[in-house]
Amino acid sequence: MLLCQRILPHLLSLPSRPISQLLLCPSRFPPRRPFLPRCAALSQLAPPETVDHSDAEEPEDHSDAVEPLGDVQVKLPLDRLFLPPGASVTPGDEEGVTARVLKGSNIVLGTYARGDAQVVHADFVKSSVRPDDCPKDGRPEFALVGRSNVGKSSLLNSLVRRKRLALTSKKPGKTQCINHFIINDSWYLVDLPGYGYASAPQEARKDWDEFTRNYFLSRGNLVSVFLLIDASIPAKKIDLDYASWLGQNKVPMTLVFTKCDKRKKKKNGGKRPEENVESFQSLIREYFEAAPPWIMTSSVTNQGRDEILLHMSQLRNYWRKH
Ligand SMILES: Nc1nc2c(ncn2[C@@H]2O[C@H](COP(=O)(O)OP(=O)(O)OP(=O)(O)O)[C@@H](O)[C@H]2O)c(=O)[nH]1
Ligand SMILES: [Mg+2]
Repeated sequence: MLLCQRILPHLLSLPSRPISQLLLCPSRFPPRRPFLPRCAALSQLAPPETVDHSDAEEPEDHSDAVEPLGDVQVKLPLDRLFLPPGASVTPGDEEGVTARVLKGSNIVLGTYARGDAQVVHADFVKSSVRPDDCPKDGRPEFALVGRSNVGKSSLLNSLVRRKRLALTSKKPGKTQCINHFIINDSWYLVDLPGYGYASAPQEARKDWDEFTRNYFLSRGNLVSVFLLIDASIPAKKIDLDYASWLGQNKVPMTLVFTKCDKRKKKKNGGKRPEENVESFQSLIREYFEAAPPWIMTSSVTNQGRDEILLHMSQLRNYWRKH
């Protein structure tokens, strides 16, 4: 499938000025919105977990976790929701659409989400330093990209319910190649090197940047890029630029907000993750014709894991049919 035929966003009206200039604008954080109960469709679609590996996660006890995020669903106006490909809103059914929004996201669950969402098998396939070296079997794939240390490899491990399938580190710059992982023998998750790692040698930085961007532009079976943004800190210019670059190049993108378990104390001046998420979106909103899909996650509490897998399932199944 050619890149230009890829599903998804009706993306972008091209920025009329660099997106990062928006950082200079005052914050437009809107008033808090009423909450809806969590989406019922989710539990119906998620089949039981069957992964059995030596590094499988222990069941986690989060009973002492602070204020769990994501047990509530923020009600968003229709024009801020992401309607998956193949879905539409029937006049008069706005309530029905809102009820199908995945928890902690703006993503509506459509008819292409199937019972194939959960990960049953996951294996490392290969590391490539050039797009040409990547697997050539044409299976659909999703790539995880974001600043160094944002939590790409951790998210991958969370999605596949393994502790060390992808290597993680406290030090940025751990992942340095295009790493393919095969899921359920039918699709790929791709872990990419991070951008914005200031301590990397200049040449290495240029190489990673170039080969990941070439990969986005040349990979016909790339269903969507998942751009990870750290929700525990305010928006960064480099992330806004990256989102803008993907949009301008018509590369389908989902924004994944990471580290949503990290709660800064208001009295210390820190913003809550949901406030950082909202600010980031208000900064990019006017540059997109349609709202890009976004979702809040944590690899510590596994917030957003099932929801991302459902989102991937509906994108993948639509991609396969078109
Ligand atoms: N609190 C919290 N920490 C996280 C989360 N995700 C990742 N981390 C931590 O952030 C650090 C970096 O995680 P990685 O998954 O290695 O990040 P990466 O984006 O793959 O980094 P590079 O490969 O260097 O680009 C590790 O110390 C993780 O434990 C999260 O959701 N919450
Ligand atoms: Mg990594």
